[in-house]
Amino acid sequence: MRRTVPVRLGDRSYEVVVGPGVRNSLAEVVRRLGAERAVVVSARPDEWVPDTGVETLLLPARDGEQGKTLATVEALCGEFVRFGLTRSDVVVSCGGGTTTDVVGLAAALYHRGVDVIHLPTSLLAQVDASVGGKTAVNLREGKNLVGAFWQPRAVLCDTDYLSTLPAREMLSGLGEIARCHFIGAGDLRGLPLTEQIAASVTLKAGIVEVDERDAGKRHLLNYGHTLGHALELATGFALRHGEAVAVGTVFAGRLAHALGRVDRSRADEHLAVVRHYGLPTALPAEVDPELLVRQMHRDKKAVSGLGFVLDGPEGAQLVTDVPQEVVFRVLAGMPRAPMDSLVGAATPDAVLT
Ligand SMILES: NC(=O)c1ccc[n+]([C@@H]2O[C@H](COP(=O)([O-])OP(=O)(O)OC[C@H]3O[C@@H](n4cnc5c(N)ncnc54)[C@H](O)[C@@H]3O)[C@@H](O)[C@H]2O)c1
Ligand SMILES: [Zn+2]
Repeated sequence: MRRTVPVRLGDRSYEVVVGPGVRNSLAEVVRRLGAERAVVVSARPDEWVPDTGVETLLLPARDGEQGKTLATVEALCGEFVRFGLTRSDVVVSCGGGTTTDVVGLAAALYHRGVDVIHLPTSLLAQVDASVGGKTAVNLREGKNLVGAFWQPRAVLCDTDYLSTLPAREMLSGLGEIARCHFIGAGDLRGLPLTEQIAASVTLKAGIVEVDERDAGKRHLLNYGHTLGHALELATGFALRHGEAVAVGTVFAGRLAHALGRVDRSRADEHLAVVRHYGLPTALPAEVDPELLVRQMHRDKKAVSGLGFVLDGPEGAQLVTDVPQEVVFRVLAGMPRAPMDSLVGAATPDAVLT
């Protein structure tokens, strides 16, 4: 089964192809672009890298936040020069979201922009990081502080890559899929994984098409993320991003109910969806709510007061100025569990098909 999702951005439109073995379309995509050479930056073993059909430099890479730096961008661009890569050639990334982000930024900057094709290999990169054209690297001062908008020319989400993905990384990607339930994707539970990925990408594509530069509607993608980001920081990243977003999604349902935006059953649906995916639903017992609220005040959605994307009568919306007392009350009402029992215990109902 293969699904093709268009991202419609005028002359920068492209397709995201999802399914087993789709990486083998790479040569065809490169041919259509008219590139004569390619640099493939890959964090996966060489045998996972498909043929490009043109003269190719294969550069090994490692996933991880440590390598998402301007130094890596500079090193990559140096390799591009020495290989003789021109603006009419192509760069290919093959790896997790950290690799698609850093390679995407190198492609955006090299010769003021060279075509890039992403082959995302983690579930999170397939449903989120590789689609939509945001690229970035980290500074010592914080994550994703330097970047560019640079749309890929194609994204090939080969689900065969996921066969080697560690279970926690799988869960992390499922966390991003779970939150799609509440921002317009509908109920994806029970669908084959390819369909769930394609539906999540379709949702993101639709949002990016109307708000490519993150000036409004793209906020919706941050569903569950205000608390999610705070939890990642408060646990020293012991929770993977999507796991933290999952707890943030349960919280968002409860907060929306506390603010009278949704009824009890809709709040409970948040718990049911997150639980279905085998994701954590409780706050880590070790985490201090005061610290979480402090972190959330730093979140960029907080203009004044606390900002959350919340469900409501007209669907999900950014809600600013949520009173701190309500946030504390809802946090206090959240179930709590020791960190160790939160992660790695449950098995998703939704595992690979
Ligand atoms: N640009 C965007 O719009 C956007 C959106 C969401 C996230 N991101 C970024 O994406 C990054 C997170 O992505 P991620 O979760 O993929 O992180 P990651 O790249 O660190 O990969 C997670 C882990 O999975 C491993 N891995 C990946 N694919 C594998 C495979 N097929 N087999 C075995 N192991 C594999 C990696 O080596 C790594 O250990 C963050 O840096 C985040 O900022 C960007
Ligand atoms: Zn996310």
